[in-house]
Order: sequence, then structure tokens, then C-alpha cells
Amino acid sequence: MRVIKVEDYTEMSRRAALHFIDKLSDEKVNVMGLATGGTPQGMYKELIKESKKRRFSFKYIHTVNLDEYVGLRADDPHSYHTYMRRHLFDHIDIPERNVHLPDGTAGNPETECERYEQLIRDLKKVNIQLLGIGENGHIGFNEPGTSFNSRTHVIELTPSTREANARFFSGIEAVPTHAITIGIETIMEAEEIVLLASGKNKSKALYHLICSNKVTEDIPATVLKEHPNLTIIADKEALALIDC
Ligand SMILES: N[C@@H]1[C@@H](O)[C@H](O)[C@@H](COP(=O)(O)O)O[C@@H]1O
Repeated sequence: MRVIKVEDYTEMSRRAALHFIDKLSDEKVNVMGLATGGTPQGMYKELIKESKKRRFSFKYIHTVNLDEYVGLRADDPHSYHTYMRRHLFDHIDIPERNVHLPDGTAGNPETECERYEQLIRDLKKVNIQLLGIGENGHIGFNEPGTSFNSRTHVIELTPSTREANARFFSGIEAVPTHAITIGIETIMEAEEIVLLASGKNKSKALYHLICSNKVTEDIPATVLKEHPNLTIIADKEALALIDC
């Protein structure tokens, strides 16, 4: 595990974007695993800026997002489909057929999980996976208690996650109760993982990930200790409790 400590959200976003663009090739197929939430918005902005500056083309890049809310249509303003278009896809030259997210409105969510899992398998591997982290240590939408052997599945969101995400909706009652998320085992198969964290509300989760020696399903992110190529880019506030 490598930990890169930065000053603030702006620096985290810039470092992360440069890390991604330096790793990606615009001449062969590369698969990026992508995340949503407040954390990566700045990184996406920087990635757009830097790719324009370098004339980097995303035409051979494929993307696989971590998750989507159950019940939200792709064109719903609160769906992760909309988020990704707004913050990244509409601003780069990635072909539409190369971008993938779970379908939150599939008639049978279980079948949709199987389809999505197969799609990731068909892409062979995720070269670089972006992650944020929930205050309770969730990754993707893998809430505490999710098996480390999980593949793509439907999950019931915890009240604390719904509350944390209520800021993107009109209120907590508008936040869907379930989501489809890539599983923990699926995440761990990525060749490289880059986790971003900013702000003091992430400090406890980062403490468990970086300093404690417990690897427990009660704090899903602790599984990342076992990944051979993990980089954490976090700001001072998120790293405030790190004493190891
Ligand atoms: N499914 C997403 C996660 O992928 C994200 O990492 C987490 C943290 O979000 P934020 O970056 O807004 O703090 O929230 C959501 O629950």
C-alpha cells in the first residue's frame, strides 16, 4: 500500500487525474473502473482538462462503474448514469458503447447482476480501479457485513449511507433503498486500485484501512490491505488520525 498525503481536495484531485492519465494508453484497450460520489468530481474535472492539454484520446478506453441505484432510470437526474455523463463522459471522446454501468431499472435485478459480472469478465480485467470510501468503510456500495467473496449483487443501503448521500437528493426519503454494486471480490481483481479520500468525515475509515491490522467484513475497505497494488491519495484532514 502506498499513501500519498496531500494538502487538500484540490491537490488530491490533480494528483489523482495525473496518476490515471499517466497509466492509461490511448493506443490500446484499457479498462478503467470508475466511482461516483462527491470525492471524484474534482478528479474528473482535472482529467478532462489534462486530456485536452495532452490531446489524449479515450477512444480505446472502456469504463465500468461500480454501482447504480435500483429504481432510477439512466436519465434520472440522480442516477449514476447521469452523474457520469455530467462529470466525465460528455466532455471526452469516449465512444458510448465503451461505457458501462449497471441498469437500475432492469426487470430482474439479479439477472442484471449476472449480466454485469459477465460483461466485466468479457473485458478480461480492470487495469485501474478508482474508489472512494464511505464513512462506514464501504467501497462501491458494499456495506459492512458484505462477504469478501461477493460478486456483483443487489444490496440494501444502510441508513447512514442513505443519509450521507441525501445531499444529492431532495432529502433522505428520496434516496433509493437498494443499489446494484460490483462485489468485493470483483473489485479486488483489478490490476491496480487508487482510493481517494478527503475531509475529516473519512478519517476513521482511513484509520481502519491504514493503521489497524484487522481485516474484517465489518469494515469492507480493510480488505484492500491485501491488494498488491493499492495507492491511497488522501488529504491532511482525512489522514488526521493516522498514527502508524
Ligand atoms: N457508492 C458511492 C461510493 O462509491 C462512494 O465512494 C461513497 C463515498 O461518497 P463521497 O465521495 O460522496 O463521500 O459514496 C457512495 O455511497
